[in-house]
Amino acid sequence: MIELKNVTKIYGKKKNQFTALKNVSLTIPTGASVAILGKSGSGKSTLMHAISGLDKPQKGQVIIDGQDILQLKSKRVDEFRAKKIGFIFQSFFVQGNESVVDNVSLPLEIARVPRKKRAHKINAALKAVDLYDKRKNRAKDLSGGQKQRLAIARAIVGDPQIIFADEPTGNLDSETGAKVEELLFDYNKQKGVTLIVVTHDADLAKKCDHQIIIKDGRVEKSTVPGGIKHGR
Ligand SMILES: Nc1ncnc2c1ncn2[C@@H]1O[C@H](COP(=O)(O)OP(=O)(O)OP(=O)(O)O)[C@@H](O)[C@H]1O
Repeated sequence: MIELKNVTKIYGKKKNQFTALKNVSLTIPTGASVAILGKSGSGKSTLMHAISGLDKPQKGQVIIDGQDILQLKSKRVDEFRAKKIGFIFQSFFVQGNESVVDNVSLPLEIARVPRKKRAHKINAALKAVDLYDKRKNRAKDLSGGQKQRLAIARAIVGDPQIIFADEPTGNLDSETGAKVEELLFDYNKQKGVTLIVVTHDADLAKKCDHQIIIKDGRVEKSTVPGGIKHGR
């Protein structure tokens, strides 16, 4: 389970301060698929960064499997992220000049998986997204949909417990988008991996078990039973 308790994130200093998350408390059940919705600037990315330990809120708790990750030293947070979380972020995108295999290998190197164990995991991830035939290609020579599938392979290669996907179908045509969605939901259901999707796409959001709507740095609505606990 992922639990946020009274999380407040402030950007900037003094006069330029901006509170992007205001006392946010929410719950995400293990193995659920959850859509995070909200207008541009509402705080969705800030929330994802807080949950994944990419950024440190000034206040509150981010409890994952019973551990408050805000209490961990930054090296431990990096390890935790490398082992437990897979990212499909536009900004985290592939190294174009490197091969498909090398791109998928990267998270395993960060998680210090021994070289001998990597090949098997990489091949399995590439087969899962149907990119095994392209494994020697340079990443930049793939089509848009193939790049997105490569991003999924990279996100799942380390057997994460949680997958974050930021607009995973944003730049894809509807047919390719549908395939990418299917891959993500299959993985969520088959492996019991928690899937957290940030999206503006109402249809994609509806396919998730739960929806959490963020407005002006607060949780406006959550369909997780008992999912909003109003902090004082
Ligand atoms: N490094 C920063 N310094 C100052 N303000 C920031 C910083 N990062 C984000 N913000 C502000 O925090 C608010 C929330 O930003 P965030 O990126 O979380 O929104 P979002 O909901 O993900 O938006 P979008 O859908 O456009 O990606 C915005 O008003 C933004 O301007």
